[in-house]
Amino acid sequence: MTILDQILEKKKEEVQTLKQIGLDYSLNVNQSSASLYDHFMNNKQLSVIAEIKRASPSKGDINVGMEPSEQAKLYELGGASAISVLTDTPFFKGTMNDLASVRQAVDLPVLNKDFVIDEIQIDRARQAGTNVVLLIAAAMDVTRLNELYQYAVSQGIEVLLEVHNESELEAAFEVGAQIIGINNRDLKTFNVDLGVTERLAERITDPTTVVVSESGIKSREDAERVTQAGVHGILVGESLMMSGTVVESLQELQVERPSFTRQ
Ligand SMILES: O=P(O)(O)OC[C@@H](O)[C@@H](O)c1c[nH]c2ccccc12
Repeated sequence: MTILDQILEKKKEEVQTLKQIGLDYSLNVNQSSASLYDHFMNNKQLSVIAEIKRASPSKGDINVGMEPSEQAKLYELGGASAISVLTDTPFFKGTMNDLASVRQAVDLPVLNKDFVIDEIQIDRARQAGTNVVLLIAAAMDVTRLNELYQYAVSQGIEVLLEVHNESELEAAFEVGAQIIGINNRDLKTFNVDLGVTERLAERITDPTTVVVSESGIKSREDAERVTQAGVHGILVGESLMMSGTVVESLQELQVERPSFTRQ
């Protein structure tokens, strides 16, 4: 069993429990109305989604004790365009409370980073103040992907649709994803290769699609490399969580984009 399979197995149990508990997630919350899509499309610089990531299955503990609201304020100060919060507990040591406290601390769009396989997770995320959810093409077939995508949009939530290879990218096209994340990390092997962004970004020719390069970006050189591939933004976790100078590290990543729109 790959690590992704193990995570998804656990996620099914979590969803069962959520349904059994039967909380009402229909209440409206104070959400930021900022659109990630609009901001990324119009930003002259590379947009950075800075991630709150306490631990991961590939790295173990990264920064378990940090205070998410404090980290989020540093991210905002450093010019982050959005904040991603990992809320999976068994494998990443995050919680939905982490997301709620980030929501309270900053005005930026908040992305819920989790393994979404059911509508109830979108309802719960929305109530905690999420603006954007992650949907992972590798986690389900295209029919289910489309259902969850449409459901999120119907709830006023934007979707970052994550792909790692050509067939997953085809699925993203089929769904009509407006924001595509190219994960440089293979969730089955943990292998990281920025070449994945170069290979797949080339195939995204629609100038109205926002493209984000995810994982393994640690330096200004890395940011420049994926910017050359034509992406609008990057998603960075580990290197910011481990940095002693978060604001400066974040500023370094915001390189100029070669042209304002993707060619
Ligand atoms: O810590 P990194 O290498 O900067 O990566 C951040 C982010 O891309 C990564 O956490 C991630 C990308 N896709 C995911 C899916 C699930 C969990 C985590 C992820």
